[in-house]
Amino acid sequence: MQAGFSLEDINIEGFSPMPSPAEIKRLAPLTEAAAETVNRSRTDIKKILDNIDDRLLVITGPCSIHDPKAALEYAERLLKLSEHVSETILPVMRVYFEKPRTVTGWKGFINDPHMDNSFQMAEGMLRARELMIKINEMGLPVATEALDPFGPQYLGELVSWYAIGARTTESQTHREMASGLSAPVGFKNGTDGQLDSSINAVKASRQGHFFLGIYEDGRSSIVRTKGNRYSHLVLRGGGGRPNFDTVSVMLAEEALKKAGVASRLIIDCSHANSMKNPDLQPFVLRDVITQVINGSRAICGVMLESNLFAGNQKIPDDLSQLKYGVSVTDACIDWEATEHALRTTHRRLLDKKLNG
Ligand SMILES: O=C[C@H](O)[C@H](O)COP(=O)(O)O
Ligand SMILES: C=C(OP(=O)(O)O)C(=O)O
Repeated sequence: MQAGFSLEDINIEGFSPMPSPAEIKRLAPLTEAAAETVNRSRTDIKKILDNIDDRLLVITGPCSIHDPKAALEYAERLLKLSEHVSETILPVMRVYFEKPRTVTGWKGFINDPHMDNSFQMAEGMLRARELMIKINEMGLPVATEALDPFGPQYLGELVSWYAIGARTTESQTHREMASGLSAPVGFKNGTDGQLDSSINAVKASRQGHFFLGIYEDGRSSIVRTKGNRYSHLVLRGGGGRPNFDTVSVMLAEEALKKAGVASRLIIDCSHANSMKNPDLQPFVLRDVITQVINGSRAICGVMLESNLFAGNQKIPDDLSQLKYGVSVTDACIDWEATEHALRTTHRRLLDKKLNG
């Protein structure tokens, strides 16, 4: 029927084609060296979650990636450090390309790689993939937040650990997506600090689901998942208070047990656990490691927001004014503070291992 008015796409400005996952993968194919890192690291992370490997999983890196050059410099430093701490720590780099915003703001490198509202997403996805390949080729595993449900079809084979963020942990779409991810996935507790939504998310994502998604060739498809046995909880604080302390961790452990998904958990030292003050992250880390040394069986990993240089900056109109190696989203600790915190953590864990 031809009506004189339209009932659809009323609020749509336009559509532009996006290369399919297969097309992007052809332009940036997985290499053997990168695949080996992902395969090895996923196995290691699963062993840590299963409590077979007693190392601490440390997910550290910038709040968001906006400059691949700075990201590679960070990766080189982390890799070098990892050689010194590998007996007690498994370092995984935060390579976050998608940012969930509280209201609005830059949504990350895939969405707008030039940070100028030109939204060159095909380029963003390709360059994101190229960067993840390079970091994996160096031998360093990567962690990222799965925000757009199409993302894993493009990048999934390069990721060793996934987060579902505090703002999406309650979303059915994200729980379904997590149930099909090929890597372990940590659900952050909600921004209100409550655990219910994230524990429900862990439960839901361990089941198989049927939902709509895209296939390799970009066609929409019905996706059937098996469930992700390695979904777990990440405590990040919220509702105006941290939740990394011993009592909060014990309560979380108890709640997981009650929900029938007893598993180990990760503590995010940033976000509401440090009340967004990056200088507090090393103190959070120190307290968390004390819990591990004192016998906490629940904690198996930590997360840090860290960059080459401390703090953060607003994205300037004149991009030539951007400061190198400084976050354009949440404020981070600098490399020196990161290295000091991780070397100290290593010494403490090693001392416990050797001397009991
Ligand atoms: O980790 C990143 C931020 O905390 C998250 O993306 C929310 O950011 P916003 O509150 O600045 O939008
Ligand atoms: C957005 C993030 O965290 P959260 O979901 O905990 O706010 C993040 O780690 O980048």
